Amino acid sequence: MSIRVGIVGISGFGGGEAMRLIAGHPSFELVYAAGEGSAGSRLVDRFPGVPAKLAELVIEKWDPATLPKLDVLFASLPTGTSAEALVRVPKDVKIIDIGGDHRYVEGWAYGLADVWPAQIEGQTRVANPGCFPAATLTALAPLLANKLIESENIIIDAKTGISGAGRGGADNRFGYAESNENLAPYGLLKHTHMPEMTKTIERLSGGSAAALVFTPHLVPMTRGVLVTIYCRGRASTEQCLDAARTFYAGRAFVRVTDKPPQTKWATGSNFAFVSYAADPERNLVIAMGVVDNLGKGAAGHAVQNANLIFGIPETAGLDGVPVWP
Ligand SMILES: NC(=O)C1=CN([C@@H]2O[C@H](COP(=O)(O)OP(=O)(O)OC[C@H]3O[C@@H](n4cnc5c(N)ncnc54)[C@H](OP(=O)(O)O)[C@@H]3O)[C@@H](O)[C@H]2O)C=CC1
Ligand SMILES: CC(=O)N[C@@H](CCC(=O)OP(=O)(O)O)C(=O)O
Repeated sequence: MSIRVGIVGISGFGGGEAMRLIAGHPSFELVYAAGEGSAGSRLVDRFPGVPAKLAELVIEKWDPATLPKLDVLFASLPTGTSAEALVRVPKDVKIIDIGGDHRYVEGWAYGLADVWPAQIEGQTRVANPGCFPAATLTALAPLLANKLIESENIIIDAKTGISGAGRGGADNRFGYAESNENLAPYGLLKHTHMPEMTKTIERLSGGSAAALVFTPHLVPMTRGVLVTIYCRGRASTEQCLDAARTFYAGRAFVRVTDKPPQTKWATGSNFAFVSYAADPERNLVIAMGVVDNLGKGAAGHAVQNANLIFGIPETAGLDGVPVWP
């Protein structure tokens, strides 16, 4: 089966990673690439290592009115810029929105693929989770589903690589001189990922997550997200690990580890690594989650969601071993 695929935002970090994964996918054929400033260039001009079969594909100016025949479109546009245009994509073209415009929006499934794959199968509009929610919710889901922690009083301390901010435009503030040897918290109290995390924690637990605290930090590495999540609960470490092993039994992309996970374990892959440390005496559960922000945090998760939509093996195009070191 050949599934005709398009990517808008292909010159960006998320779109470029989607291109890399789709180029190696056994059932996907990339037939359309679009953007804004990059329009007119060939893929080989932007990505010198692109496979020969894709080298001459020319990036078109993004316009939903001029799409060729497509089965699925991956949209990797800056959050805030895709909602209006994606409405104009024909209904028979399935869409995975890697950006943040359609999370918990009516008519769109929230694509938390490892946690609720059955809710994504057969959908036509899927909103990919943000990179921090992908790591956080994957780590918390087994604890919430088994009532091992309270949904209230969850504190998420997160670290992200610089590529999480995208290549950016003219006002890019993430250059080498500003980011190297630097650590910076940002988005305090009101980060854009708060609503989707709050809603999903409430959906998984049935309780309130109104008091959620989330503080991301920018660290000088290229890829990777680590979340360290402090929760209230009387479970032991073994109970948490067992709950996660059972919850993710048979699932391809979540690895439950005894050791605290590290960002490098996930680089270049669609894996999420989760682990736990808990002290029932102190009513304390620490959950940890690691993803590659461009893998499970964006393009890997998007391809997994597309596989679920089309009913092909969930691991198709995603079975590469992470890059190490
Ligand atoms: N980076 C990450 O780790 C993650 C990113 N995301 C989300 O994915 C989306 C893309 O992010 P990212 O790849 O990092 O961003 P980049 O800044 O790297 O890329 C943005 C892309 O959008 C294109 N673009 C911008 N404006 C327009 C426009 N008006 N019309 C058509 N194309 C346009 C750019 O094309 P051109 O160069 O041609 O102008 C570029 O290809 C965002 O919503 C982001 O929040 C989600 C999870 C993780
Ligand atoms: C370092 C950095 O800036 N990271 C981004 C997360 C990228 C992401 O997941 O973005 P969307 O939710 O917009 O898709 C941020 O904190 O907003």
